[in-house]
Amino acid sequence: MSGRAGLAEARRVVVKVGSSSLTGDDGRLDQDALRRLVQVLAQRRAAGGEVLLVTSGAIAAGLGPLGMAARPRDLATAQAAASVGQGLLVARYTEAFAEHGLRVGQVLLTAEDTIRRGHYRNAQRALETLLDLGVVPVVNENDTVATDEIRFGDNDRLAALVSHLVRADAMVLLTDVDALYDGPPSRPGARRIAEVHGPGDLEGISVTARGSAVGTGGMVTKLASVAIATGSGIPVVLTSAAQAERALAGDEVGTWFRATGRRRSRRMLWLAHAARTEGRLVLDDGAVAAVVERRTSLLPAGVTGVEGDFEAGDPVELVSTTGTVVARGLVSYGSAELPELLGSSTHELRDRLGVGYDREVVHRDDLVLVPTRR
Ligand SMILES: Nc1ncnc2c1ncn2[C@@H]1O[C@H](COP(=O)(O)OP(=O)(O)O)[C@@H](O)[C@H]1O
Ligand SMILES: N[C@@H](CCC(=O)OP(=O)(O)O)C(=O)O
Repeated sequence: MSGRAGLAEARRVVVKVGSSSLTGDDGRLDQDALRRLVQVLAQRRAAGGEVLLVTSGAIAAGLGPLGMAARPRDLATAQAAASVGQGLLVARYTEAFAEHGLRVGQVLLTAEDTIRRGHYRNAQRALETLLDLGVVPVVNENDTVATDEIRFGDNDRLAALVSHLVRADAMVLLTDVDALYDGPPSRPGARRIAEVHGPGDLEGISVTARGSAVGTGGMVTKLASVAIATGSGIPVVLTSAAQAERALAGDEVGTWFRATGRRRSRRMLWLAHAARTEGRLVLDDGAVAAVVERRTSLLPAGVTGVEGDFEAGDPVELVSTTGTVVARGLVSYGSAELPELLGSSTHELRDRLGVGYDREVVHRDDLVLVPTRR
């Protein structure tokens, strides 16, 4: 899709709505807000478009029935609230979509379900089948089984992974602010950013991870989500739920993020955004330059330190001596055998340890760069 006007005709759109857009001042689910959103999505369906909804709000929906005044801070109680609230949330969507003659199908996913081999095909098939049957998939993170390590906690990045999984033509992120601003919108003089052409346009923009009282991750997780989607060829509109209709029509509302990359392989996407890496390799400055600027493989000579406990094939972070993460990669050696290889050239290693020890620590095909925001 070249420009935002194309959104009006986009065949398949993933719409993500945050807790902040679905709750009232008391932090509880706002049924009218939910129905207004459903009306917009139903219109889209009536016009022939496919819609997948990624919705937060399970925790918020669980607060009332459990007599809780605010979002719980500890994971177990938040999971319990989500468990109680998810059923209610989907019941509300079922009712609201039924008013427009539409059915919904609940899909609970962890991030890993969308990218890990053996999992993602199931998720893909289930979502495609729902769409074929004319059902609106209503997706949320599977809060009760998502453990701390693999859990996103916000739905922003999950929405981007779902967009990739179903090859969406565009993603719409709906929140409680009408756009990305050049600083926190509460700051006087903060200006709306209408369009972002690539990561360079985000330099100097100040975003906070503090969300609203009910949301998680603030603008930080939204920009991470935008990076996943745009970097794999999917443009994004970020705006408020109140502007959903205009956003879907391709009007000049919110912030339009152009697609910057082409569709990536699932493996590379997993590597770039895997919720968990098993360790870290510390690179000297020469190795950072080789990997980042010349896009070469990482050789043992450029590694100065090994942290963590990992096996050959595991995802690890590549960090500079100052601790900045510059890339992620699948490592070819386990953490037990790496230390004795460090600092040596591949020739020396072959002479000393034999053929097979002259390979890269991380092959360039198994590397993804992590953009560093300066
Ligand atoms: N530069 C920025 N531009 C816009 N909003 C920002 C920015 N920095 C932080 N925010 C905050 O991000 C919040 C949205 O995040 P969050 O509460 O997690 O939403 P949701 O529940 O929709 O996922 C907004 O309320 C806003 O205050
Ligand atoms: N899965 C959780 C999402 C938590 C959350 O706050 O997400 P978001 O509002 O998108 O930042 C829920 O449904 O409550």
